[in-house]
Amino acid sequence: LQRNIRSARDSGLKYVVAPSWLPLSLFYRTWAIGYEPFEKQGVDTFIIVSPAGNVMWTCDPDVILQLTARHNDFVKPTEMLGMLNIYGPTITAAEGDEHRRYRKIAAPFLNEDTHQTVWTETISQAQSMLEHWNCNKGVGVVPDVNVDANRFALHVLSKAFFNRPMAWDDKTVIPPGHKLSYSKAISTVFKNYSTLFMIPKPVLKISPAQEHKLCLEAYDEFKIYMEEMVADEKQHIASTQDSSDNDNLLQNFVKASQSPDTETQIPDAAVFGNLFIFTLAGHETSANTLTFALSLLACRPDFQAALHADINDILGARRDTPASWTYPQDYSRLMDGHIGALMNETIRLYTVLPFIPKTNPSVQSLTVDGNKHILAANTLAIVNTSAVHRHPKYWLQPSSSPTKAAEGPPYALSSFRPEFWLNKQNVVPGSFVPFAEGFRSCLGTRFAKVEFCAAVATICAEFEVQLIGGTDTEAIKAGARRISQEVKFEMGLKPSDAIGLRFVKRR
Ligand code: HEM
Repeated sequence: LQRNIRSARDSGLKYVVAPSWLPLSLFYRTWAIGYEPFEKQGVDTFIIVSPAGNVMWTCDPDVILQLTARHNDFVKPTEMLGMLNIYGPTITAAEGDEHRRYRKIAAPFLNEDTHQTVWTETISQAQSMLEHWNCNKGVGVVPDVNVDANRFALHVLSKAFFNRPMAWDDKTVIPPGHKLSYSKAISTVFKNYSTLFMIPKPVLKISPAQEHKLCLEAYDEFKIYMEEMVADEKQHIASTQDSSDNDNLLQNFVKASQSPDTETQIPDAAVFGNLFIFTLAGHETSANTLTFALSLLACRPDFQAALHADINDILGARRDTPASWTYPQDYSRLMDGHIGALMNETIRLYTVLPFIPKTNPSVQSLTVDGNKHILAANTLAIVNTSAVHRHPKYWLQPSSSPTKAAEGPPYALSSFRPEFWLNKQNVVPGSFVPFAEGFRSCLGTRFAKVEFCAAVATICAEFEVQLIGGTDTEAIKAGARRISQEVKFEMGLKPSDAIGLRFVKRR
């Protein structure tokens, strides 16, 4: 502890000693407390010292840009992320050459052809989801929107990544050699990934709990399905002998596993590991963002009415025929309007990743408020996205709306200002980093935006989103309270309880 205190003091940055200073050490509270800890300290960058090591927290846009731009100086703390490698090595838990190799393999897949596929598949899946909600009868009541948003996002990914469509009325027969259908295996794995990360397989094997048995069975089954997909893809590549196409993510990783160049070749395990992690990275993030966005819309009928009018203007007579909307013609126009404003404001307030950890293997200098500071090697340097996204210097503070008292901190609804994004105001670089920045930024940014845009347009072109309790002030106060209080962090930010919504046919 004394040594760590000394190195914190030598940095010249403000420091506090844990455990006397706990709030930020409780990672699951990061979102709820937002900027508060920095306000208390009176600085935007400071160190928490503990006997186990020092943690530098920052919500200073300038420092954030230094941490994200200097990717050789500030790297991922890979030893903390190894638990993600349940099927094999992953891009998320890799660094250096290994990480560069995975990124180079995946990047060509995230091209405009893929975004076109995402657009079409999203519209079709959103329509099926509305049918699943019985919306064709005029009103669909959905007790837990997040469950279905997760299913929806998984379906879109399965098509885009593996060219394997998934249906809402899954009637697939279990194929020979399997104990579960593909959709049951994949959905069970992604519903229970926390269990798979935390509990060692041998323990799951002997556990008497039924859910652990199913979890392990799904884990094994999804691996077999991936092995079959990889084997099919190898055959496909051998038969077409076309090395130029980047049809899907699966194909890119399989091709890399067959590369004759040992410098670029990856092991089969890295194919499985990466297919898994891409599905994880791209599925809950999108599902939770969509859930929060729909909930915010239900709580702000005035903004929703403006969004409906915008969709009417942009799509005109084509509003009722989503199949006629096209990615080149409609995506940018919709995203430049209320749908883009809704997405930006949702991911500003609901930071899917409330903190982004980095570390410096060697001593580094950082410029903070114009002064140079020396950071001891192996400091955990954490970007606090929830704090910088609500920093009073860069963002409007919660309005004194009629729902504020009912909401309680962090006042998500009173802070919701989507209009900001419509006015094309300048955003200070580094103050809005929902997809991170730099070399380790989100590879699926455009993918996520296309999916969000097509999903919200499909739902809102035809339906009004309401809270199950209705649209009166008391119902909205109750809804507003839930979206401020019933939010948890578990690998990502998500609702901690079911959010019920209803979808009423627009007049
Ligand atoms: C609203 C949706 C999404 C948000 C807010 C989001 C946010 C992020 C953030 C903040 C990171 C950096 C994490 C870190 O450095 O610790 C990240 C990384 C990543 N994201 Fe996303 N993401 C979203 C959707 C997606 C989608 C749809 C995909 C896949 C198509 C995807 C694939 C990835 C991958 C592969 C990485 C790791 C990149 C690397 O380490 O080089 N994400 N994402």
